[in-house]
Amino acid sequence: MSNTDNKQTQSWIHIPAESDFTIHNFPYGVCEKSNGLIACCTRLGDTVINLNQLLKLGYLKAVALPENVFQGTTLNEFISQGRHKWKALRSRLITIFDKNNLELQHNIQDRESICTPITDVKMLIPIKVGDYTDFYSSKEHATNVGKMFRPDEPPLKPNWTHMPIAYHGRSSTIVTTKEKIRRPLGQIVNHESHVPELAFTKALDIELEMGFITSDANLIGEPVPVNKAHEFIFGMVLLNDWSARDIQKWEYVPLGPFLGKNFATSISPWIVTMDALENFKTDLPVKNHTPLEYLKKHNDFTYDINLEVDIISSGLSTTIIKSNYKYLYWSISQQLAHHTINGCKVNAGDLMGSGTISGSDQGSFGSLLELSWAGSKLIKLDDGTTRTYLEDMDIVVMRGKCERDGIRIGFGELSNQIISGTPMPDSSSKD
Ligand SMILES: O=C(O)/C=C/C(=O)CC(=O)CC(=O)O
Ligand SMILES: [Ca+2]
Ligand SMILES: [Mg+2]
Repeated sequence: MSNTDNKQTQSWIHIPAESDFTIHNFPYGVCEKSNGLIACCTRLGDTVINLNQLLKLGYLKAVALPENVFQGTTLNEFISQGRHKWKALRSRLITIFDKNNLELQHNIQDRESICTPITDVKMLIPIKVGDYTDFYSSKEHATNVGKMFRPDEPPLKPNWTHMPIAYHGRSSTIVTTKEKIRRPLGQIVNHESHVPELAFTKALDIELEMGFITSDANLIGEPVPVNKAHEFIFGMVLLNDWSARDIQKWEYVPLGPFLGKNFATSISPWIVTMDALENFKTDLPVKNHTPLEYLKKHNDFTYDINLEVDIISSGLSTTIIKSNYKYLYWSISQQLAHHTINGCKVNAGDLMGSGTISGSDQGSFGSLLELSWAGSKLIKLDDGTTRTYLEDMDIVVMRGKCERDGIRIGFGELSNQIISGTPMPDSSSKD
């Protein structure tokens, strides 16, 4: 057995060889069982572990959590407990599920009430998102979009290298894996008449992103210092910021994205903690110039997370993007410090999107807008068809994985299918 195998199989729970959910991971989620019961949970291999049940049966005494912390249908209450408790629970989970630990391993009755196969549950959205902000932190993406949307101007605006730019998104339309994405209606400028009309988007796009989830970080009026920001970040998810490019292009001037983006945003159901990601820290790209003092973090870092996007069409899957989280210019600490520098309050369960993650080569561009260069190039799929933008029935699958020194963790899948739009509203209806 190789060193790698050893590191991946330290639990008494069976972990399949290629699983994202190794003993180094312990992500958090919320699942629904076939009997309708909803539970906060973690996962090892293909086994879902009910955290409320673990707590109730006395396995988490050493963590000293409030008894109702996992009784709700979201993880917000646990996230509010703060970093100290997150670390304590993680280390307790690693102990309970270690192959040399017999406490739960030998208690068949408790095991049955705590462990459920992943195939017997449906994953739900793991947090109640209070506020959702989406950054714009890939220099390559911002440059590409600038070239296409504003061809007569310098592609990167002068503010971009001085601060992490963002827009405020909409939390009401955040969905998770397996939920369908309906093609939105909106105002779109007709190519021939050059006047706007109400139509279904013909330029339905994805944005490959990751998101981080915060705890209660500050009070109104109190900035979070860049060197402390990391303490308030609970974990990360895969994020797809669905975008209707024809609606966006017409509406975004001068206030930024609105209805072209707030019809749906997907996040993966498992939140991978910052503690699990600790093994995969890496350097940030070199900055164009030194940022202002409030954005200067001592020994700042990012994470090496390999990302992939597939389109499944007629049952055949084609990988269209291979990218990496480490390409982003601004770190999560800089994003949170900038977000709060004016005293803006951040709460437990807030979601911060990274912005579309594009690298420098074509295969790493994080949107179809870039891959098809605004619809001028065809993207070939393995079923023999081509795309510029998404078609109804297409399934988009995002994955994220980290691997280093024989340690591996991953985010699982974020998979959503496109369905046709609802019929147009009937303007002749009187009531
Ligand atoms: O450059 C623009 O006008 C807009 C770019 C975006 O699509 C905004 C956005 O969602 C930010 C991002 O994902 O990087
Ligand atoms: Ca976005
Ligand atoms: Mg969105």
